[in-house]
Amino acid sequence: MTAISFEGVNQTYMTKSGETTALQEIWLDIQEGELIGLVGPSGCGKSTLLSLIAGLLKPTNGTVQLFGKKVAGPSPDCGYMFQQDYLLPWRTILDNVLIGPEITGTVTPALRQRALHLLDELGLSDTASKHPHQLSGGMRQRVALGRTLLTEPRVVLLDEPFSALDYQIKLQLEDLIAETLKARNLTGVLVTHDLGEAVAMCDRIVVLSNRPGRIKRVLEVPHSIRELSPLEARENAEFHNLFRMIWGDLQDEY
Ligand SMILES: Nc1ncnc2c1ncn2[C@@H]1O[C@H](COP(=O)(O)OP(=O)(O)OP(=O)(O)O)[C@@H](O)[C@H]1O
Repeated sequence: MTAISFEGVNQTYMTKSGETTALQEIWLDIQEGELIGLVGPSGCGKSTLLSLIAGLLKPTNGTVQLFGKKVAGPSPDCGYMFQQDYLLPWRTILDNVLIGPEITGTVTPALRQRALHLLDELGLSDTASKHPHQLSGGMRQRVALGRTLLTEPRVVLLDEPFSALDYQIKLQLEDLIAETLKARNLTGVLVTHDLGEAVAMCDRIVVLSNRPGRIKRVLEVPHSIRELSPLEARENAEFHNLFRMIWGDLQDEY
């Protein structure tokens, strides 16, 4: 099933100082259960694409569909993870995971149970009553993942969620997130400046041109890479070929 589709999408921002066309003629179908990497030069519209999927922006032209329905605003089908974890320092880890349903007024005992189960699954079972400052950056991002998954989105939008982490932690978290999305058959869209991360984690990679962002190339990541852990993938010859191909595409854009 097609999870996300872009049909002839253009996005132009109107500001006091003039117009900026961020995206032009985007046509793209993303299948349910796929993890897609979006790479491209700074300012080419990667975050804009995520905002269009999340319904935070309405396209200037064209349509964005989520599971066959036109996106008309924010939807519970979409979860977001950012570079910053946005955990609230005065709340416990469990209460941070429960923040979404608490805002909408629906924290049930079953949801609390599910939050505890998620913390367990993410290797955080002994952190429920702790506070964010007591956790490392990687642990905090795992809490953010738990908070995102609690509301059972079908699509998870990942806006550079690893860029503030140490290299080793980053690789572990890449693995955990890719595995977690696959195990639940969730659709993921990852924005990253780290080409290695995109190749190691994703099923397909969309390379965008310089602004206004157009799709320059869509690359399929071979199964042989996807079956490896992010660390093993980085030692694989096909990984390096793909990396070089994307690198070459992007060099033309700078
Ligand atoms: N709300 C806005 N109003 C006006 N212009 C905007 C707005 N949001 C983004 N832009 C412009 O649109 C273009 C695309 O921005 P976007 O943040 O989507 O790019 P990006 O590829 O995610 O960039 P980066 O890799 O640097 O994070 C940029 O030129 C940016 O300045």
